[in-house]
Amino acid sequence: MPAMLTDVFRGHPIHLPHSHQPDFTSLRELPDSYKWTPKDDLLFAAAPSPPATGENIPLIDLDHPDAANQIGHACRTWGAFQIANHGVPLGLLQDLEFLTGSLFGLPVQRKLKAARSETGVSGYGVARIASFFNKKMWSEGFTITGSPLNDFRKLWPQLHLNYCDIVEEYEEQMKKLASKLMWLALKSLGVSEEDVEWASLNSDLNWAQAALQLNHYPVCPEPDRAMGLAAHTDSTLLTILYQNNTAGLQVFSDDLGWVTVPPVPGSLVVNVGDLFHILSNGLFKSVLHRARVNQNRARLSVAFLWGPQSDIKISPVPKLVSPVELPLYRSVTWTEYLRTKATHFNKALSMIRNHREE
Ligand SMILES: C=C1C[C@]23C[C@H]1CC[C@H]2[C@@]12CCC[C@@](C)(C(=O)O1)[C@H]2[C@@H]3C(=O)O
Ligand SMILES: O=C(O)CCC(=O)C(=O)O
Ligand SMILES: [Fe+2]
Repeated sequence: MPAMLTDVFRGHPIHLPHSHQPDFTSLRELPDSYKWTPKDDLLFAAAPSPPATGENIPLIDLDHPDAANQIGHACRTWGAFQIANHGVPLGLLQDLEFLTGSLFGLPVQRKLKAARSETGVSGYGVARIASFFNKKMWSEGFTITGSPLNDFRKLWPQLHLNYCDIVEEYEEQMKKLASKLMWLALKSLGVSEEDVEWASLNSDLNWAQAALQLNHYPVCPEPDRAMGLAAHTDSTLLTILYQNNTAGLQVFSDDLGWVTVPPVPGSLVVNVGDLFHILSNGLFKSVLHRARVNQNRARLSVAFLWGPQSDIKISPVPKLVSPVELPLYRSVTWTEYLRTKATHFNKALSMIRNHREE
């Protein structure tokens, strides 16, 4: 049995100086500890100049005959795209949004009954990356990996089984969708199943594992100075994000700066994570993204963070490596990578990079 995601931070506890959430709804002014400046995050104010060119990540119809090439192109340029006709039932997305709203709507005391422990992955708390920043983020999160049963029972003594069913059904759908997307992207590079045997499409998909990250960004008195979720890349192969009908997600483009991804009802946002960047020998871009907040509407999002089981070594596909050069990265398992990220955050990728011998 390979180590599971549940155990990944066992030897890497985080001590968040302020892990207890304030009651956001009672704050009429933004406390100083929530006021971000470019000093707190180098790219905080990186806005496009001139602003608003209208360029954005593509919306790709998965039923389109050219979907594979469109996905490949989006992975190489933006590292993100939205998808329509993804096959996930609308009713399930609505149930998931209802669950998320209901969870964060619980009294703080109840949510804290399912608080994430310092060495754990699952449960209620601030995002793990919070420990790398001096300022607090205007959000609360709930992470699920493995069965949510124990945590959900604490949150909803009566209704937990219904909510478990929604999570299980959603994860089932996401698992299939994620592997389909990965293969569409790889095929656009001429990579076939013999080249990446561990990810064979014919398997039961049990070579993969995942976490669900539920996020809540309450309305904020001073949104321009606050940060919902600070800029980061995901450690995943792929992440599939559901956002409610409220803007806030931004992706970083070297040319344009921060670009807001508009919510498109019924669609899902997909982004390339660090492991897919490694697997593609740097061809696919692990996109820097963040979440901003606003003054009028609470925002909800659910990220499906998807990667391989912990006994699988990820390394650049040999076909994508030039015969006269080293692969761009050494091989790593997801567990090793998550631990590197837990210590070195945005330096993690460069730490596993192969450097050419002079
Ligand atoms: C499987 C994962 C992936 C994690 C760690 C672990 C569980 C929670 C994920 C997130 C979710 C929020 C952003 C992020 C950056 C964070 O702080 O926690 C993610 C992180 C990663 O992608 O590195
Ligand atoms: O809320 C969002 O739009 C982004 C969430 C995210 O990046 C994450 O959970 O990893
Ligand atoms: Fe993310």
